[in-house]
Amino acid sequence: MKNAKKKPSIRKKAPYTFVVDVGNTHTVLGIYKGEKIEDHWRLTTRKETTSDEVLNRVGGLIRFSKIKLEEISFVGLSTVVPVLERPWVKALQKLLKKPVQVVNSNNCLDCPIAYLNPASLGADRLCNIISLRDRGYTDAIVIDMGTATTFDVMKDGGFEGGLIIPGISASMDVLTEKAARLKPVSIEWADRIVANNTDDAIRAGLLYGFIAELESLVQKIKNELGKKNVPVFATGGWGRMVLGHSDVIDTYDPYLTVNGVRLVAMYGNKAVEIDRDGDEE
Ligand SMILES: Nc1ncnc2c1ncn2[C@@H]1O[C@H](COP(=O)(O)OP(=O)(O)OP(=O)(O)O)[C@@H](O)[C@H]1O
Ligand SMILES: CC(C)(CO)[C@@H](O)C(=O)NCCC(=O)O
Ligand SMILES: [K+]
Repeated sequence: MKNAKKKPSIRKKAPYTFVVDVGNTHTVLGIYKGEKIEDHWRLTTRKETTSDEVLNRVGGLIRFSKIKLEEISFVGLSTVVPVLERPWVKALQKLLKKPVQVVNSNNCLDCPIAYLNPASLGADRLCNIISLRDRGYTDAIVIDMGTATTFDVMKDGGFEGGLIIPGISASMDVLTEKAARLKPVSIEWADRIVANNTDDAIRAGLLYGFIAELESLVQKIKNELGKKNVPVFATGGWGRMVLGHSDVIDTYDPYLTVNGVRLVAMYGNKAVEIDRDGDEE
């Protein structure tokens, strides 16, 4: 009961953090108050853009939030599109007037990375593991379903390795581009595995095929780790869709990646500063 009185004042003082997760298809923006996400937006990732264009898009969105720019204390960025790092850092600096913490293998809250070349690991995958480290996990599997589907494996508190497979819509794109008689269809669950029409055959193949692959890979990962009880997390937009269709997923957390960006924004120590008068990209 003692705590119940204390909590509101702590919450009131919780700092605001602005986070950006640039994916190959979508860019997610979020504002956290302390550890709680208060607002979030999804933009289409534009691979050719300038810092002024980024500033314009983000500035327009934030105006709809009740949070004032001056209230934001920390700023974090994760990008898996290297050319977009500079325009985003520049725009965020200009807008929020704060140094920007960019997630990478040198700014990851000392998360161990077992990759042969740690710098080649995607920042989004690193964020997923950073999030779970903060929650006290040492061993876990994350399945992140976006443009690509990644299996991010955590072992002894660090990023151990994993797999990358084409994302659900990327698989559909390739199939329908290569086969003259196959046209893209909406991605939804077919009623049965043995489909009696082309559209459902594509749907069944894509989604039941994905579940079969997912379940088999999770089992093989657990075997390779030599551990039976490894918690399995799912994130990414497609995660919600597969959630009810496989019991190997223990937890779906759509904010796993952005929460990792928040942690680096708040506790990272290698802010990137770009000269404001530098060349326009
Ligand atoms: N909240 C949601 N509810 C339902 N479907 C969603 C939701 N968010 C995303 N999706 C769907 O899931 C897809 C994948 O989303 P996600 O943001 O994880 O990956 P992406 O944007 O395709 O890839 P990347 O993160 O690599 O840019 C989206 O393209 C969208 O069709
Ligand atoms: C695999 C993606 C595209 C998923 O967003 C991204 O994490 C990435 O570009 N990674 C770099 C390669 C790697 O993680 O091994
Ligand atoms: K993503």
